[in-house]
Amino acid sequence: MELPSGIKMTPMLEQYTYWKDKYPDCLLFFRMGDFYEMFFDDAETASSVLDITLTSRSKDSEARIPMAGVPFHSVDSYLGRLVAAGYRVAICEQMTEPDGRTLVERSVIRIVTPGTWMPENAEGDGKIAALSFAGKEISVALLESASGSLRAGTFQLEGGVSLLTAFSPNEIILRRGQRDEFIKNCPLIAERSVVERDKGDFSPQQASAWLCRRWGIASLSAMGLDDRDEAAGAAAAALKYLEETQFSKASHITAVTPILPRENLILDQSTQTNLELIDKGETSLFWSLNKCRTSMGRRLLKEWITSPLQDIDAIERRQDVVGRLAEKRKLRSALFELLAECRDMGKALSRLTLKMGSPCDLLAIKETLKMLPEIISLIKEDETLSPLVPDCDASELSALLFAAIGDSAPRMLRDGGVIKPGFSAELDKWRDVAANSSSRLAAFEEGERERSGIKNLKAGVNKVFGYYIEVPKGSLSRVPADYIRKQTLVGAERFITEELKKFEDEIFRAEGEIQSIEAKLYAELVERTLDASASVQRGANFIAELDSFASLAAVADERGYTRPKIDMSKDFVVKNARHPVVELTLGKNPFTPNDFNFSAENGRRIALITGPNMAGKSTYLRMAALIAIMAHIGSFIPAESAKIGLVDRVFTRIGARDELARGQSTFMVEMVETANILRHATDRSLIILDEVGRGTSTYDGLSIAWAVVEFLQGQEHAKPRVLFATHYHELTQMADLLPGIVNLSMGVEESERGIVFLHKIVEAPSDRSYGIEVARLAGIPSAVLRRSQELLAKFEEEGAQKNEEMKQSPHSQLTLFDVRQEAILEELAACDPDNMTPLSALELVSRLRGESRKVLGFK
Ligand SMILES: Nc1ncnc2c1ncn2[C@@H]1O[C@H](COP(=O)(O)OP(=O)(O)OP(=O)(O)O)[C@@H](O)[C@H]1O
Repeated sequence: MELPSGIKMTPMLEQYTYWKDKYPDCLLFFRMGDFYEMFFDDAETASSVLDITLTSRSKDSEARIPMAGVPFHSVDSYLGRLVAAGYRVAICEQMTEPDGRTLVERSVIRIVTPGTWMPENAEGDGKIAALSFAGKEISVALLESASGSLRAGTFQLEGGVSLLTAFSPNEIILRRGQRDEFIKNCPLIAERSVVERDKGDFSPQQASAWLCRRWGIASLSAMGLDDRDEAAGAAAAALKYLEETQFSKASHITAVTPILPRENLILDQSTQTNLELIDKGETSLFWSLNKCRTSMGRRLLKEWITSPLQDIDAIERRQDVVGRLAEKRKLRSALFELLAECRDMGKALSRLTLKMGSPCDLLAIKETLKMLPEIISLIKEDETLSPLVPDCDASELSALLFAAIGDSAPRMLRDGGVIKPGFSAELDKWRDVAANSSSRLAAFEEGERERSGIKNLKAGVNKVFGYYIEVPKGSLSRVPADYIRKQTLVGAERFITEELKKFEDEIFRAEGEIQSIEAKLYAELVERTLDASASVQRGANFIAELDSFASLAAVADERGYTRPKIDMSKDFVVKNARHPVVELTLGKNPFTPNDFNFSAENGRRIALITGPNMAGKSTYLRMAALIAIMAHIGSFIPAESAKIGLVDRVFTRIGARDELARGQSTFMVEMVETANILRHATDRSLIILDEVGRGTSTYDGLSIAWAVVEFLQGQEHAKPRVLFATHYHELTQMADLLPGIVNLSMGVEESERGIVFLHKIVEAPSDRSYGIEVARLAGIPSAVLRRSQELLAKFEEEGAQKNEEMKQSPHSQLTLFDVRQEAILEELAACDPDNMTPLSALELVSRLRGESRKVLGFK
């Protein structure tokens, strides 16, 4: 960097600019004694983001160098705020002890970034995603440092993006040149911190070779991933980034687990936000299901919620465990007690591996390992729970840490007291020397008083001058001959003797020895812990899993949930379902349960739900989606009974809060979301549509809504289950026109004082919209209400006529024709003749010909 004019280069500034030049995109935290100092622009940035004082350093130069500093012992809270604001920070440490003569050596030892930030006691799990786009595919790697998990896979764009959004990375590693694609396809995470890496870093061949070397395997296929899969490139890019920023080997990440395209139920971006799956605050599904006692459990439960399963066996295995823990109350509460004593062992291990650990992390591992055998013995006799126990014998490490680490180990090694008394005889010896210093000094003082006869003689110690004997001016004549003058004060003189000097050397040496022995033992303990990291990691994962299971079980038991039957049918039959979140927020008022009833027997799979605002339509719709998701997590559900045919995706078109903030029109967002659903829904999808077509003029909206329902009803190979809430009463006629559609409405009771919402679903269309009654409830002046009544009568008359016309129109044929035709045109438009072999071109032409003949009805 260029120094501003007028500023003289000093050796220290030279050192500063050297490191700043190496990390120009980071704020440089330059360690100076007990502070991290920032200079120039960095100081100004830090001062405004952290609200700390901006001072200046201007000893020998007239020019002032802006400067701001933070104390090193509380650096974490400042780092957390900078990282949250999207900054990257390079930590430049002192590598040699200051001796007052030569310049202290300094070096950057790690870079703190949003995706690698893992504070000890706060939120921050170090989540990095690496991705690369290739045509209509996306390869994704998801790295969660705190749990040591690295997963990767290649997907169709939509599925990959949904997975990525669900993971919610703190930092994204992108292939250089793909930023536009990223912004276009991943709007919900587009504002996260992004780092670009060269194409070569994503090359699957090089990446696989690199990963195989580090894990000592011949091919990634040993882990289920193809060496040529672009996902291997993404996995290596993520891991390399972690190591490159932390300047250490991430040896706690021992494998890459492939994410199979059909492994998880897909929750597209808007669904994740619309349904408030894991949002902060007291309205999310996570909030309602979370009774975890550990951070590890909470982390895993969030992962389960955002990536529900697709494999019935796996779902049933989870249900078995939840069921067992739900019925065994005593065991569960004993388990909860033990879990409450566990600390975040996964994160502690990860911090130690990445050299950002502290004695507190060893303490966390020690305390958690201590609980592990008790937890295992609690469940190992139970045949349903015992298969959860992994091979994680860390008893040797546990015993070692138990013997070595004190129960109140400090955050900083240099604060001392990390190692327990009794662990090292040498350390104990020096501690004794240091500890006895005050009693020995007192004894020495007494002896000197007697020897000299000076009653008011004092022996003491001072940080700068060391040990001394202080004699008041009036007694100086009696000072023994062997006293050596050290310092003169106003009313006294200070002396030292040979004996006191020896004592002083011994004490100072003791302090030095204590520090260096503790540092050596600490380093050894860290090494031993890392040697056992595979077991520790397995133990951490086991605790996380058990905690999540116990949480789901507690919720199931306490709130009377039942075990849903998941099968390969396309049913969605739920009796007396309750909304898992609204139920909790209603307080004393009971939630009115409702049924869902789509089955092969009754042939229904599309429900049109009408009824006034506030009647409970949205709650009913969201409840269906949440129950489906819960069922696929392996959780029990708030209902009397349920039979749910496997769901591959949950689509929702509900609110548009986020997008509104980003400046898109409500109607546009509505249409984009609807288009996505129409294009991607399959036979196994569950679709929740809350008001489609509302954001435009009535007849436009009605026509779109009508056509959407027709389309969802009429597709040959995609017959999803659909819940469609609407204000368009005209749509209710569709149940008579097309099979599979049923009209439902929210019950309302009219009384003299107005309407009462019953919140009960009825199998009939709502007779009218009650909009004016709701407006009355809201306090709209009666003159306006009267006028609305008049207008309503008039509009209804005109509307009835138009409906007749609509019924007559030849709908489904035309819709299907249009859609297929469009698909053919789209495929044709997307092909790239310049890069096609003659054979594949011929194949395309022949296929498209076949398709077009089908659409046109040729034989
Ligand atoms: N089944 C139920 N039992 C008890 N209370 C309910 C039930 N369903 C909904 N409610 C209550 O009614 C309120 C309104 O419900 P909801 O938002 O679902 O209505 P809506 O018909 O979708 O309204 P709008 O069309 O204005 O969005 C909820 O906040 C909840 O407090």
